[in-house]
Amino acid sequence: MQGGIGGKNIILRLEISTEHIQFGQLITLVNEHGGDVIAIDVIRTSEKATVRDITVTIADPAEIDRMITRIKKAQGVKVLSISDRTFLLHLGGKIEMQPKVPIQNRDDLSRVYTPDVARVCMAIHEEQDKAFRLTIKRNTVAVVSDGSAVLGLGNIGPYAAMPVMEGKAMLFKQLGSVDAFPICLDTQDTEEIIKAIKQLAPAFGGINLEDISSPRCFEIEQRLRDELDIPVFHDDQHGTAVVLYAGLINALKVVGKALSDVKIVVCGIGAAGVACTKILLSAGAVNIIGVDRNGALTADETYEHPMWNWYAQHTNPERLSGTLSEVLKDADVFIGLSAGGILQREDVKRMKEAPVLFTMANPVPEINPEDVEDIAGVIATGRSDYPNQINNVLCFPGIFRAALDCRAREINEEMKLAAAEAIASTIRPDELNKLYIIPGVFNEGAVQQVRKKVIQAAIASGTARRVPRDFR
Ligand SMILES: NC(=O)C1=CN([C@@H]2O[C@H](COP(=O)(O)OP(=O)(O)OC[C@H]3O[C@@H](n4cnc5c(N)ncnc54)[C@H](O)[C@@H]3O)[C@@H](O)[C@H]2O)C=CC1
Ligand SMILES: CC(=O)C(=O)O
Ligand SMILES: [Mg+2]
Repeated sequence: MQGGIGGKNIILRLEISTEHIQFGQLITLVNEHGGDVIAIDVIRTSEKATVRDITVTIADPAEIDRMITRIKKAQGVKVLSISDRTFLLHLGGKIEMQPKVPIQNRDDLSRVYTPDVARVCMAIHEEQDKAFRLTIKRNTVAVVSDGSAVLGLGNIGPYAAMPVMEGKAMLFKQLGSVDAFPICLDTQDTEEIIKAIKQLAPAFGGINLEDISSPRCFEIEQRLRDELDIPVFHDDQHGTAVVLYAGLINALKVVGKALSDVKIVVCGIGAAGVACTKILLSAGAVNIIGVDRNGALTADETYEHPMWNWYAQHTNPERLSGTLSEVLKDADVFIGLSAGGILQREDVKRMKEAPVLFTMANPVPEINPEDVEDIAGVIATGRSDYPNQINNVLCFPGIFRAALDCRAREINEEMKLAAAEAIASTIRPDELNKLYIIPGVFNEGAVQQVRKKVIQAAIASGTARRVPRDFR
């Protein structure tokens, strides 16, 4: 994957010789490639040439390179720079640190810093729990990645992972008022990652693990959960699982089926596939069959991957074997967390009537929704350009808001189920339909509802160390 021009909006800085070409000719050229000029800024002008920034929006990104090639060849035009709006938005990073109070005089200085700060330090030294009251720990989460499984891009390393982690930090703040720090570690060694996160933990009230590949993600998360007293949550596992379950609650209502009765095929038994299966089992699903590259996982086989042995023993009650296509026969639900384009229309036709298809591979879903919309009961994808987007951003701001507010020791199963039910319940029965099973990302009610239900679950399950004022 190249870091070149990939967006739909680009800004071209052009030096245009007034003698050789008219501006209208350039606009025509842009239009010929399906582009529209949406802004023109004059940067400088002289008798012979004008330098302008031309913002172009283009429907088919594949046309961008062809258009630029023609502009470069046009007589009297020099392309000085090409940028896209996405890259411009990333210049210098997307977040910054802001003090809460200004330091205006010596008195302020001595209170925020030495000598007075020493009294605060000693108060925490005497009672460590005071770190939650007297430092940023109370409202701060570390978003930690090793860059090993970034979105669907694979192992692109810690530097390239940073834009995603910065984006997550923005979403934490905007949607959940949680201060989040992006941290990308320059190691992919399990023990080193665990050690580094434990060493960072004093500053944070929670750890959001992000884009760490399976199977290492399972051990890293479990060890940190055991060894730290703050919530540790692998978002790609549990955030995805919470939102998937929320979507499935509503999808099954649309098709009039019960979770305990349906046959569910999960394709892609990695980080997300395992976590989605676990939440569905906790919620009462009985007949789940996992499929990976070599077909269905069954207790009749032994696997190298310890998680797959666990998986095979806790799913597939009829011990089905065979390919995805074979085990899909008479299935009610398909959950894809694998790779783009691997599901065929013929496979969907073998499923029961009104099949529910959650084709969540990013950026290309397991099947193109247009190919099966006439035969599917409900379709959801991971993308924002189709209805029913299943994305963990619907979960992590609210679930961490809740965990911080009640100072939860962990984010447990009860809290995850409560989050899923809260997300599902933000869609009223009269709103629910096959194209609207899950709230949109900017639905403010969803975050508040998640916070409320997750705090209740944390208190009821005994993991809350504080009852927030609005719950007293
Ligand atoms: N919509 C969302 O919010 C999310 C979507 N995803 C998507 O789910 C997919 C998996 O993500 P992770 O679980 O993090 O990755 P992972 O690498 O841990 O797991 C992927 C699994 O899919 C299997 N797989 C690959 N090709 C397959 C095929 N042709 N047939 C059957 N199995 C196949 C792999 O062997 C692996 O076990 C990615 O495309 C990712 O973008 C992941 C997390 C959240
Ligand atoms: C959504 C997300 O966290 C991912 O694709 O990795
Ligand atoms: Mg992720």
